[in-house]
Amino acid sequence: MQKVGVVGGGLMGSGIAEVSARAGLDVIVVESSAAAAEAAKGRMTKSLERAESKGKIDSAADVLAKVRFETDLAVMADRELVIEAIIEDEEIKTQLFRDLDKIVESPDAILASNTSSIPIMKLGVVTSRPEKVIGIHFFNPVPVLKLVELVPSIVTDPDVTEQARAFVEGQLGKQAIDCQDRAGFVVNSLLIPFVLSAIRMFESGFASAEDIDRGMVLGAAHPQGPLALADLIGLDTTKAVAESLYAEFKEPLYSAPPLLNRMVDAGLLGRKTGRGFYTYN
Ligand SMILES: CCCCCCCC(=O)CC(=O)SCCNC(=O)CCNC(=O)[C@H](O)C(C)(C)COP(=O)(O)OP(=O)(O)OC[C@H]1O[C@@H](n2cnc3c(N)ncnc32)[C@H](O)[C@@H]1OP(=O)(O)O
Ligand SMILES: NC(=O)C1=CN([C@@H]2O[C@H](COP(=O)(O)OP(=O)(O)OC[C@H]3O[C@@H](n4cnc5c(N)ncnc54)[C@H](O)[C@@H]3O)[C@@H](O)[C@H]2O)C=CC1
Repeated sequence: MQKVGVVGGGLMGSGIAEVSARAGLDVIVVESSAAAAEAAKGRMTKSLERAESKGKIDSAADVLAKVRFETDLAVMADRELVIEAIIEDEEIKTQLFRDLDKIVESPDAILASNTSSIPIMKLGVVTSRPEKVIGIHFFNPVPVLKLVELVPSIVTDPDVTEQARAFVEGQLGKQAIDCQDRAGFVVNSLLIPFVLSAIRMFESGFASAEDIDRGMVLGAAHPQGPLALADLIGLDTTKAVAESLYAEFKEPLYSAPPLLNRMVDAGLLGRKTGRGFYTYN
């Protein structure tokens, strides 16, 4: 894989583009507006400068030079692999897959999604090439976390899964696990009930946010507590993922608590808006 496209340059898309460029690949990021493209470039620049200051890369500028930031999806025409990383909304993602199917020229190209929870078959079925569609699910922060979940749908060509594995393990240096195509895959199926339980605990007044998080950091050796983690991920994304899992399994543990819904209504989305369970500068 040499020519990679990333659609959506938010928290995850900018990270996926960064690790791809750090692996020496030619990367194009497509965002929905010029301002969003500029923000994506800013996020990647900040992250690369941090990596440079820690001696993890020689030159942030050299890596950045491998990435183009665009707003017209038509630039994806020559890509060998396109990874979709737009918001977690089934309707918006399916429209994007319809568009990518028309734009990406090579019949051998892979159309991948970084979705946290939407079944891959729902994205593949709107294209004329569902055998080329696969979930390649990265973890946040992408430059730090090693895991990638590979999620072929029931009609994905096994060769596509192996090409995706070679990309994430051979080229990006990540470690893959194989998941079946069920909402939430492996990690989020386990993480969502945990984080939602922490929100319910806080909502009921049982313990403070700080004590819930300190409990899991000091008592269970988690790198951060569940409420700080929800703030890192984004409460809008947390809610959307919970809703996909609930829609698939009708399991009460996956149902979004009212406090999470109200915080999303209020625009308290966590780190990205400056306030969630905690306040950020
Ligand atoms: C809520 C449930 C719903 C889920 C729904 C959607 C989610 C998904 O689909 C899938 C997911 O991603 S699930 C979330 C997975 N992520 C986690 O669990 C993160 C857990 N937290 C951490 O690893 C550390 O607190 C963390 C790395 C964040 C920060 O670590 P520290 O507190 O130790 O802080 P630092 O000392 O500043 O950082 C440690 C090293 O990491 C580097 N770093 C941190 N943030 C970074 C970032 N954003 N980009 C690049 N590098 C970063 C930092 O430079 C440092 O590196 P070293 O100095 O070399 O160790
Ligand atoms: N936040 C997290 O921790 C993780 C999120 N994910 C998944 O990655 C995807 C993206 O999530 P985030 O990066 O957190 O969201 P985000 O909200 O930070 O970024 C989404 C980006 O997509 C852009 N966008 C929306 N529609 C677009 C379109 N039609 N064309 C081009 N760009 C468009 C937005 O402008 C925004 O910059 C979601 O599917 C999410 O479930 C996966 C792993 C972890």
